[in-house]
Amino acid sequence: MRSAELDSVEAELELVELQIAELLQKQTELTSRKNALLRQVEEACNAAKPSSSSSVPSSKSPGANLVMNFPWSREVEQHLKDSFHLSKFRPLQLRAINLTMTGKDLFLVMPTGRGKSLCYQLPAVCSKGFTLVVTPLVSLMEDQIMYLKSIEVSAVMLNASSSKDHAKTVMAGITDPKGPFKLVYVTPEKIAKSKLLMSRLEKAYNANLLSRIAVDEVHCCSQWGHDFRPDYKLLGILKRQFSKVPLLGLTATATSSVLKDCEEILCVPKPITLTASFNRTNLYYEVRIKDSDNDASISDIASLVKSRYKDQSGIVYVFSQKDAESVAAELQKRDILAYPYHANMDPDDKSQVHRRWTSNKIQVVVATVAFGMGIDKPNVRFVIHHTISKSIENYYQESGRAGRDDRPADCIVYFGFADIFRISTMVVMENVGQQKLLQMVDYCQNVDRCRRSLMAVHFDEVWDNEGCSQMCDTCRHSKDYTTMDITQHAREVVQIVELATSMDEKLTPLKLVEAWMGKGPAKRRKMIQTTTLPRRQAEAVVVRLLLQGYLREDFSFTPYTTYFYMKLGRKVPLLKSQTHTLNMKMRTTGTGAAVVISLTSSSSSDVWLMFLSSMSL
Ligand SMILES: Nc1ncnc2c1ncn2[C@H]1C[C@H](O)[C@@H](COP(=O)(O)OP(=O)(O)OP(=O)(O)O)O1
Ligand SMILES: [Mg+2]
Ligand SMILES: [Zn+2]
Repeated sequence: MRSAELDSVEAELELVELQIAELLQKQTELTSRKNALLRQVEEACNAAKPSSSSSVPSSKSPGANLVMNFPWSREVEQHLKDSFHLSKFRPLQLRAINLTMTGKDLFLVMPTGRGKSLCYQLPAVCSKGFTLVVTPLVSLMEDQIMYLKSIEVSAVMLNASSSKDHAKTVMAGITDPKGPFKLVYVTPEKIAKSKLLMSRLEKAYNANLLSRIAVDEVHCCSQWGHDFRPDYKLLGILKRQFSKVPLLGLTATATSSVLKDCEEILCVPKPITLTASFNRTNLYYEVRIKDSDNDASISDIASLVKSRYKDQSGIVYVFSQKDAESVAAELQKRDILAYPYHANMDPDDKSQVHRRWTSNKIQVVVATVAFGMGIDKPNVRFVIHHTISKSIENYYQESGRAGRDDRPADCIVYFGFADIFRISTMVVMENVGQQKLLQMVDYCQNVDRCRRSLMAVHFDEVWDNEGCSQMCDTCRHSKDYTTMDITQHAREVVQIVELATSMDEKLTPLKLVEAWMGKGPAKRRKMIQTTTLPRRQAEAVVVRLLLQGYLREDFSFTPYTTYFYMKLGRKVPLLKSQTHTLNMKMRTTGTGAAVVISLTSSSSSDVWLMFLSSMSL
């Protein structure tokens, strides 16, 4: 009874999934049409405008005609050119600046490297008094202060390592009516812990010297964000004490629920939220397969660095500190100026690597994710992931360090079967860590849809194929894919897992693939159907089954390590039906290819029949 019901629910689920796929397709088509129509409307508007307004910078989205006739507009434009040496605004910058200058509370969500800082630095220069900037990291502050000094904007910082004398100068300066500083950078703990600072700010507020509050990396307020900082929780005091001062929260990664949380924590009811598109059109996204039995990825990376990226700057992200050291050493052996960077290095060595890379004395930094926040090198031409990231959000962030100068740059990820499980054991304790990892795996394996569209879902956006313009390997090589029926392969894999379960044997993913390829004990080999699929493809099938719920992961913990085993997934009963088919699109040529050599599998049909009959109800 139960089994019959389960079958029918599974079938219904399958149907729903198909409908979702169809709706997604429809959504993509409609978005395409909408964008085309919007472009036409915008062109019509531009054509109708008198020529005198042609100097007005235009925004991408229509209806967002930028207003340049505020009392501050002339000054803003002048400082953009003369102080910041920039020729024009990027999308949303001017709107954000105008809104905060009008005194509105504002949350600005903009992809990493798009220029959020300008949205408070420029208003700071054009306002009386100073802007208070809350920043989570001292290194971020140092970079900004160095930059502002270089363009002759007066800025200071206060943090735990500030000397007494320096702190005294800052405290005196913020209440000085002559306004010696345009920007005052502080860490959140200073706000939370320094009574003196709060009382000085109070004084500045009463004297109308506190013109604006900027909270950078605002997602750090929320426990649901990926980078929660406990001291950010206490920042609500700013708006409670200085209610008339406009607050500007900035972040590159925040979902609407995280923003809602930030609103409450910071005590800013109903701020205006501006969200820039996350689509980085100048980045080319590519996935390359990393073999488990013969890791040629390092040679591949080295040859890319020496040919395609000759004399160009880049980052290679790796999984662990050990990998950072070893991959850097391997690249050095191949005459590449590559240096490691990870959290366990001496701080001086770290900043030396960072500095030398920024000034192009080092070509490649081989880094763990510790090389992250605050990296603002414009001409990074490639970001290569030697190992997949733990989520699409992380991948977007990390790869997004490429091409900040708006020129073309490449983001390549090496997708290895074994890596999935290395990361899986690491994220097992994280809230939805597993789910996020599988989404990343899906990004790597799914060639049904544009890589951009797979990423867009995570930012509540839809990017159509047009938004990609063949800037991902899936779109660029769409002709190189073939659809393969993997139903029979799925049955073989499931049979092996069933057998193992019945024998109380635990199968790691690697053992599963090896068993399927006939590499296990002879006794087992006799009882299962082995495959002649090449390893790459066998692994691809197993991953697909995991992603689609025919297999699932199971963990076992010891005090020292976590083991990852394969179990049967909820969809296994579907495979009993002879009409049920499972297809998979695979690339058949090129670097990402899972080359199809043979689709037939060696079979010992008796065992297979026995297996099927044992499954029948
Ligand atoms: N209008 C512009 N034109 C050209 N370059 C610009 C413009 N605005 C900003 N930039 C440059 C300055 C910086 O070198 C780079 C990144 O700006 P920045 O403000 O640090 O990014 P961000 O704060 O959005 O990124 P992150 O999320 O990484 O902190 O962009
Ligand atoms: Mg920033
Ligand atoms: Zn694409």
